[in-house]
Amino acid sequence: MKALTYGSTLQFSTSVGGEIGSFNQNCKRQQTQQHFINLNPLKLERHRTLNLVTAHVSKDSNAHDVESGTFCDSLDGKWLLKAKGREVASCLDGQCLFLVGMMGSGKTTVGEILSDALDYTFADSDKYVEKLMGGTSVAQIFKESGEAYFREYESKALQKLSLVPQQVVATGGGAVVRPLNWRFMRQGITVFLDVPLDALARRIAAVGTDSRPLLDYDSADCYTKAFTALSALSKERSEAYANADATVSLLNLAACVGLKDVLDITPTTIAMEVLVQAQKYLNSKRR
Ligand SMILES: Nc1ncnc2c1ncn2[C@@H]1O[C@H](COP(=O)(O)OP(=O)(O)O)[C@@H](O)[C@H]1O
Ligand SMILES: O=C(O)C1=C[C@@H](OP(=O)(O)O)[C@@H](O)[C@H](O)C1
Repeated sequence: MKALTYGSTLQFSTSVGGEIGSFNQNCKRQQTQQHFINLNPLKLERHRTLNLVTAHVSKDSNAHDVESGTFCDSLDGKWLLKAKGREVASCLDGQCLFLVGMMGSGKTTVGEILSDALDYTFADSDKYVEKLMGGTSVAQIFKESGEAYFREYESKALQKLSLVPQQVVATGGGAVVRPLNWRFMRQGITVFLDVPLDALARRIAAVGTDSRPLLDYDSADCYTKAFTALSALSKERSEAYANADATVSLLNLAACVGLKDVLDITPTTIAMEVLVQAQKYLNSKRR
């Protein structure tokens, strides 16, 4: 049997029903290559005791799943995310959580999971713009009216969305460049999903560029074109992304869970890290 020792770095501390449990993930692989998930028995609501002492991982097949963070997608992992969500929601006190980051960084995918964990509603600012425009797609707005026109509507959307409490908002990748948008996003807290360009280009090449007009190419080599365009945009925007209250670096997270490829990190693991970083920020503000 293999076991994974969790000791520090990713700290999922949960406070449920007045009891404190902690889930500590030690990213340092043991020399012995022994893996062991060691979770304190957690007292749950309704006096149910969840004994998360060990997750049995078979020697060959499942060890990779645990290391890759698939653990977070297990039943226990989902429970921990929900518990962490409740804890962070109480610190947020109704404030919205705005996800910022480049196209394809996972704002929508991770945002939906976060809204469930926090018991918040989910809003996608691109979808809101499309609604304001009577159902015209973002790609169509760019084509017919140009980027500047889209940016006006994006600001209107963020303004409206910032007025509604308890929302996770996936912003468009370019929302950070307008100082006005920060005024709206500062009504809540902002988390930057920092994903390496190569990974973004691979994701976008996999799904195509139809819905992303700034990257829309006919070329067969979608990866190279996307990578080039994303590099230029990222240079222009890196300072603006750095304004976010908290950052989730997928490179750091991959190193932490022992993965070579950031694309192997599951959205649930990323969502957990968003909550951890958001809570760190909220705690630092309190001091
Ligand atoms: N952690 C992840 N693992 C696997 N696929 C992902 C992950 N995050 C996002 N994706 C995929 O990448 C693409 C872009 O993600 P999306 O959430 O739409 O990004 P954004 O909203 O930032 O543009 C989608 O096809 C999505 O399914
Ligand atoms: O980076 C950008 O400038 C854009 C990102 C898109 O949103 P996603 O980040 O959700 O793809 C969308 O708002 C529009 O195509 C412009």
